[in-house]
Amino acid sequence: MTEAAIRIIDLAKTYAGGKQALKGVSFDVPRGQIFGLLGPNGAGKSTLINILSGMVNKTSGTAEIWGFDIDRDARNAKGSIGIVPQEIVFDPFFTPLETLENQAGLYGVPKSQRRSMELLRAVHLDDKANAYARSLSGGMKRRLLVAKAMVHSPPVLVLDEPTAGVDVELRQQLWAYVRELNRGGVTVVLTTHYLEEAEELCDRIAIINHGQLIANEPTRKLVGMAREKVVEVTVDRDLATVPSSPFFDKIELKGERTVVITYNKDRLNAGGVLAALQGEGLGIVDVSTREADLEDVFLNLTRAVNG
Ligand SMILES: Nc1ncnc2c1ncn2[C@@H]1O[C@H](COP(=O)(O)OP(=O)(O)OP(=O)(O)O)[C@@H](O)[C@H]1O
Repeated sequence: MTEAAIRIIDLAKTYAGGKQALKGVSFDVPRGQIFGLLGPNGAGKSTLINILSGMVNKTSGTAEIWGFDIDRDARNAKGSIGIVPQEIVFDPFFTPLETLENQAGLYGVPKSQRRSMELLRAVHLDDKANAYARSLSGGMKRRLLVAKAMVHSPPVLVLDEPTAGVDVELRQQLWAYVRELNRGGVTVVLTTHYLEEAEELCDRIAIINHGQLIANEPTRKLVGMAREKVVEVTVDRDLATVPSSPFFDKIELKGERTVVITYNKDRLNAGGVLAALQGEGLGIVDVSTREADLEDVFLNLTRAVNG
């Protein structure tokens, strides 16, 4: 048995139409962590999650959940994971309590070991236990989905874009519950395309882009990569050579009078950049700045990967 909660080796998926959604992805989700799987829309996150849940067949590669191979030991693999899907799906005519009881039945959880009311309390839905699911608000439905994913007490919980369309207050409640589960020993994987969300919650972040893993780092390290800022400065004369400063991470010429400077905002600010240019005798004509965002981190990483 491996020590990873999830181990993925060379996982690939090509859909029937020829779309290569995953191009050989390998990584471990360490046990006990909150692990973020990040990537822009269409990166392949849902494909990966759906392979783990058994909803999509992989083309090649292997995946293990809690040491159980998803092919050779599908039953145990499935029993080790709870998945909160992106889409809200349940029968609107069942009450939340019935929804959880049905799910527990599907997983073969004996009646004596069921804890439907406890789960409803945990997601603050105990007062709705006997209401029709269709009468719940969007946020309540999402919380019910989390409870539903936990009926068989899996050691791994996966949340696929859990906060899409969820208001701030609910998001905080959801995160509080996720943290509580994690403290209780549950390994959590969440997919999101918000870096801040992953930053707030995750111990470790993997990024996939176009079906490839481009980063897998402790959160602190990855966020450090987003400490870069970019400033574009137009100066008052043609530049024969690129001005330099030991404080710039990078400087590129863009046209004859414009330079694009990348710097780390922990070490420098825009004023410092301008002062350095002025120190070279250049007059400043125009300036624009922008924060580095996940996109820049992607760019930096893909650049690093490409050499
Ligand atoms: N059933 C399918 N048939 C064909 N192509 C698909 C199918 N499902 C997904 N794709 C394609 O595979 C690629 C990866 O999609 P996937 O849904 O895994 O990405 P994602 O990272 O989860 O994006 P999102 O955040 O939008 O859900 C996309 O180009 C998508 O169009």
